[in-house]
Amino acid sequence: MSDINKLRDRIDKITFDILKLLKERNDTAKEIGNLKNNLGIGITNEERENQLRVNVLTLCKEIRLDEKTAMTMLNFLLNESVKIQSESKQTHLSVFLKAKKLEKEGKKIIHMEVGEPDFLPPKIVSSALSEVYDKGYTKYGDSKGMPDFREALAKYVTEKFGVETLDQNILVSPGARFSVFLAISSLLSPGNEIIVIEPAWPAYRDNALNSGIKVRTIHTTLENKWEPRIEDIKNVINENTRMIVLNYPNNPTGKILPENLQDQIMEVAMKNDLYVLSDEIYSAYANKPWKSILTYRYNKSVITQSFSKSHAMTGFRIGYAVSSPEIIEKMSKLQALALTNVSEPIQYVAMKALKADTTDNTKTIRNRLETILKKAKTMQLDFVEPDGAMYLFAKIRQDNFDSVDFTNKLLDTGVAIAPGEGFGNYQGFVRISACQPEDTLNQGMQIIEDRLKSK
Ligand SMILES: O=C(O)C(=O)C[C@]1(C(=O)O)C=C[C@@H](O)C=C1
Repeated sequence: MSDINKLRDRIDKITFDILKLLKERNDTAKEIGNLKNNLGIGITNEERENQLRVNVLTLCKEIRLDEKTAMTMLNFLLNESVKIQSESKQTHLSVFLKAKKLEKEGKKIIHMEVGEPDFLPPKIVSSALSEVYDKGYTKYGDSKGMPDFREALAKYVTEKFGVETLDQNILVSPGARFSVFLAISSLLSPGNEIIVIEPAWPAYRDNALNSGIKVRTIHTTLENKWEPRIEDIKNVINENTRMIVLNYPNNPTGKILPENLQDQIMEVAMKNDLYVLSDEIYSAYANKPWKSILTYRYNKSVITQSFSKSHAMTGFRIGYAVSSPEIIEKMSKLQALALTNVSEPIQYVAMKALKADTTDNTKTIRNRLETILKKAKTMQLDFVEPDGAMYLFAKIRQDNFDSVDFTNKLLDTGVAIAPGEGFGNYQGFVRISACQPEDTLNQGMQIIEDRLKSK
């Protein structure tokens, strides 16, 4: 056999051995995942991952392997494990889907699991819907959004947030969720790292996992008022770090960061040339002074916004991103690839909805949040009062409380709430949404209390 053929045999064997080992590693991760599930332990274990990183770097020195290659490979392996271990994870969405199924079977459910306001979109939406046909909003369009709508949004953003914004800074997307997907998938590459401050809406992590991007989790605690430590953020940054996600007012905690802490985080992000993805869809529900990331005028920031919460237009699937023209260009290329353009009739309707006064929505949600807070104070719950958004994220004062088990049993008694584990390592927590009329919320809270007492 010639030398090249011998070497080719060898390289094939090495490839097969690596794949066999990968299978064995993934199977082991699955077993660990099952145990974690039984023990009520969270999926990602940053300490274990850090220890592994240190050991891998030592090995790199010993065997003289390039450290960057090794770290990219390690991130890939860790992502595989996290994906495998997340397969059966329960989130607010899985509870919502189960609740919908029960409703179809004729059961009555109080929805306190999703952030879906029960009130109607602004009245103007109804007339706008009836106009689209005659006005001819029936064709393909620009993947960045309709020119008129982008202009209207630029004006709206300029007025609302006090930061001059042009149409070239706007990308219209089907919901803020799609803008989050576009930002993560078009700006980052496999092997890059993204910082997510938990508890967090699961989509940031899941989008990163889907694109082969490693999530570095900053765990925050109730005891520390859900404030990330700046040192923790600095410590996870390395040459692979590309983006940090911010979401204030926060889902699920309702937290708004103190201004100086937000300033410090932005300073670290800018110094390290990171993209800042700031999901600001709860800005209409800020009950304390709040500062948009737009005000930093940082050209690597992407702000996502939506009509779902502010205008009660969840089912319309319409939102937008605000960023530099270069980033908008990149995101729109992926959007064009995925869906050509956002439905023009819906864009037209949302453009009209921009004129509506939504202050009543803000007041309604604030009152509802207060209703559940009032009741929560009399129950076995620990929490920091939310500064905004539409949720209460509370710890149940019971040893070894399993939020998944509890939320499943609660659903059987007709109340849907979200388990804490959907938002990170928060098995002892639940998220209760304040989107129903006050009577319904009180009824739901009473059932939760009864259920907790009967445990
Ligand atoms: O040690 C664990 O808890 C594992 O699940 C294994 C593993 C890994 O793949 O090495 C997976 C995910 C954790 O974040 C840390 C490590």
